[in-house]
Order: sequence, then structure tokens, then C-alpha cells
Amino acid sequence: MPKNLLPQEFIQNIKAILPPHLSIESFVDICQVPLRKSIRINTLLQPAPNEIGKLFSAAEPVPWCEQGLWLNETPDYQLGNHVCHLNGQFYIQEASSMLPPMALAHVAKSMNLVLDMASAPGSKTTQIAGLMNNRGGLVANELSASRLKFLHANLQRCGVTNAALTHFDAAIFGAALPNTFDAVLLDAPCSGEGSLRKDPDAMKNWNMESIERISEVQKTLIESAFHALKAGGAMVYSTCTLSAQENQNVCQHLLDTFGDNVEVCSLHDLFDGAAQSVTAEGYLHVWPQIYDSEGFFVAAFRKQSATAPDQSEVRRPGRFPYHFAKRDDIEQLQQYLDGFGFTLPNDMELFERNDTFWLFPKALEPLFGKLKFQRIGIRVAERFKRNYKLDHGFAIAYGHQFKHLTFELNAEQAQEYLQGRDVRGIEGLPNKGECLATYEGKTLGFGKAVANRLKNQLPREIVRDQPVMNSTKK
Ligand SMILES: C[S@@+](CC[C@H](N)C(=O)[O-])C[C@H]1O[C@@H](n2cnc3c(N)ncnc32)[C@H](O)[C@@H]1O
Repeated sequence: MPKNLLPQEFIQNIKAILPPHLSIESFVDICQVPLRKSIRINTLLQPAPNEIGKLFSAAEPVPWCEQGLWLNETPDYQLGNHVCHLNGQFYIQEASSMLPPMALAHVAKSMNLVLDMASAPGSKTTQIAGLMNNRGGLVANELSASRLKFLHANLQRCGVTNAALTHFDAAIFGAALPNTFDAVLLDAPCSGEGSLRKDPDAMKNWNMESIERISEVQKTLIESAFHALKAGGAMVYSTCTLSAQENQNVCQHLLDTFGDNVEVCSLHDLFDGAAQSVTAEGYLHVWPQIYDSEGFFVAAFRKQSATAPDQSEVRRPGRFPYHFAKRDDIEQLQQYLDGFGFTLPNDMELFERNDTFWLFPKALEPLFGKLKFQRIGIRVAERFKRNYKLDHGFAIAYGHQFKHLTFELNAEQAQEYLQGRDVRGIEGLPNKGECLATYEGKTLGFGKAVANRLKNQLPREIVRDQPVMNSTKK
């Protein structure tokens, strides 16, 4: 962004809050430098150590996240079209945005039941699911319906099995689920001042009135987050903005509202080098020139004892529309899955609704009936008479555990598959039935064997015109 597009009032505000070891010149200068790209390796889909890093020459580790890599060279293709992105092995995520989940895992004593209050498009939700190793339960909420779709797509792409999606103003959680979660992330809606290197339009609508307005929303949300937290639980408040109004003042509001019940958990020891961005309170205020990243703010708190929110506004949902699958149905489905050498996991519960089978995380069961969910866990299959059609999300989440009926495609075949085309010439393909397609040992999705071809079953929204295969990368 050209210098003269930074509003004078913004520069004055920044000057007033910059710590003494940083200069306004270095801030303005770094704002002119485009952001380097970074990715996070998705451990849930078990990429071999360093497999992804090797794809990108000159990748540099992100110091606060073991799975984070800065790409010092920008590839000459869209990263999102790379096969390893399409099959969920990495997430394109700004390095400083990896901090809040790392802070949450650092301070939380347990991560069995976690709430991510403002989740879309899901970079931190998928990271948290990775830190939970898909165990326990993760409620991922998002207010915007259109962004909820991206959230779902990203959770599916990354093989997240332990999440449930909700679609609320996050202000409801404190009253709807008080004293419930071991850990809460509030990655709050904000004015995005920290994102101006990535998005030159980030400052287009910048003004002090909107900052004041949004900070009121943030105060409501942080109160709700604190009520939703269990006694002893930990929460992280984060933004990608820089002003005190949306950061320190919102945290101060929490301290003023709940007094001694809130303990600030200092993040000075989150990683080597955290001292450069830690504030007197123990928050991380990441200025873009410190680590050559986006600007970010991260604060962590612990709740000492239970709180009593006002529950007068809570609207309870209607009847829970799923029921536990019947024993015969479980056995029949298991028989079908035996063909793939796959056993239904025992940390999940099989539910049914209208002949569709779902695996729900057991840890979320206490919440069923208390809140309306848009989607829970993983859709396994739809039943037609005595046959099944397995779901793409199920393939991504569990395909790497299949022992039979999986077929490795070569680069050309995998490219055709990702383009939504049927694939021919696969050795050993049966005459009929569902099969799993893999590429370099990683799941692509299901296809249906018909005579000598694999009929494509990739959902339309995943199909790409120009997927980039390892062999066609350059
Ligand atoms: C900073 S973004 C979240 C980014 C996300 N955590 C990630 O890492 O991918 C804030 C999100 O909050 C959503 N949002 C705005 N107001 C909200 C509210 N009152 N309750 C819940 N979500 C809200 C926005 O639609 C936006 O998706």
C-alpha cells in the first residue's frame, strides 16, 4: 500500500502506542513490503515429516508453530490448487495467525471440550483440531452464513472429525452454555489494521467511529466467552488489529467486569523471541516489523470460579433430530466397511437420521439438545436399500486407515480425478463397487468402479480446472 494511503490519524494513533524499541518509520516501511506467504502443515492427515517442506524450496520455520513454514519464494501457481492443499495436507495461513491456538494450548490445562467462537474460514479451528489430535469435542461457531460454508469445506478438507458447527451471534454462548468449556478461543471480528500488508483495502473504511463500535461488540463477546468457560478453564482473546481500543481496552473490560475471577496468563514464554512483542500485562502485541508478519494481538486468561450469566434470553432448540444408530444398522454398516478393512472408531458414536449415518464425537454428547447444530462430526454414508454411498468427508478423515479397495493413481490419473473426470487404466480395479483413490499414498476421494474405469465421485465444489501435481509443479 502506498505510504500516502495510510490515514494520518491512523499513523498518529500508532505513534502513540508503539513501544519505545520500535520506530514509526520501521512500521510505515514494513507496511509497504508485501507479506511473505506461509503455510501450516496439517498433522491430522499424517504427512510424512518434512514431506511438504520439501515441496517448497527455501521454506523457513515459523518460530512459534512447529508446523508453520514461511515460503521465501512464491510459487508460480496458485498454492490453493496444489494437490497437497486440495487433499488437506497443508493450510495457507498467515504466520502470526498461528499464535492464538498455540497460546491456547500453552495455557489450557485440558482441551477436551473447546469452543472457537468466531471460526470462519477455519484456519485456527483446523489448527486447534490438530492440537487436539481430533480427540475430545470442538464447537466451531460462525455468524456469517456464507463464511460458514467455507468453514465447513476447510474442516472437511483437513480431515477434522471432532468438530460441530454452529451459526450464532457468539454473544449467546455465555448464557446458553455457561461454565462449560475447558478452553475458548475468541478470535474476534476486528478492524483488521494488522492485515494491511496482505490486503491493501484493509484501511479503506478505517475510521475511529467504527473502531469504537466494533470494540463494543468485542466487549460483549469477551464477556460471553468468559461465562462459557469452566472454572479453571483458559481462554484466548485475539485480533488482527493494532489499536488499544480493540485490544488492551477490551481485555481491561474483562478484568474490570470479573475482577479477581480472571487471571492473566502471561505469554512471555510462548516461544523463543516472544519477549520482543510481550506487553507489560503479559499480552503479545505483534507489530508487523518485529517478525516480518501481519500485526496481531493475543491475550490469555484463566477463570478461577464459576460465573452466573443472565439466562433469560436463552432459546432452547427443538428436538434433537438424530438418534443413536440401532445395533443391526451398526453391524450392517460395519460389514460394508469390512470390505475396506476399516473398523468404526470407538471414540465416536454412530448416529442416524433418515438413512444417513454420522459419526459424532462422544465428548460433544452432553451439548446435544442444548444448542442447535448446523453439522456435527463426520457424515459416513447414505443407505439405499441394503447398499451404501460413502461420503467424501469420511474418505478424507479415515481413508488413510483403509486397508483394501484403495487404488493408487499416477500423476496424470490423479489430475484427471481432481478435474472431476472418470479415470481409466487403473490396475486391479474390481468390476463394480466403491473404491478409494489415492495419490502418493494420500486420499483423494471415492470413485465407483464400472467395468474398467473409476467413475468420479468427487463433490463438484472440490473439482479444479488446473490442479497442480507434484510432477507438474514448475
Ligand atoms: C477474525 S475473523 C475469524 C477468523 C478465523 N478465526 C480463522 O482463523 O480463520 C472473525 C469472524 O467473526 C465473524 N463474526 C462477526 N461477528 C460475529 C459474532 N457476533 N459472532 C460470531 N462470529 C462473528 C466474522 O464473520 C468472521 O468470520
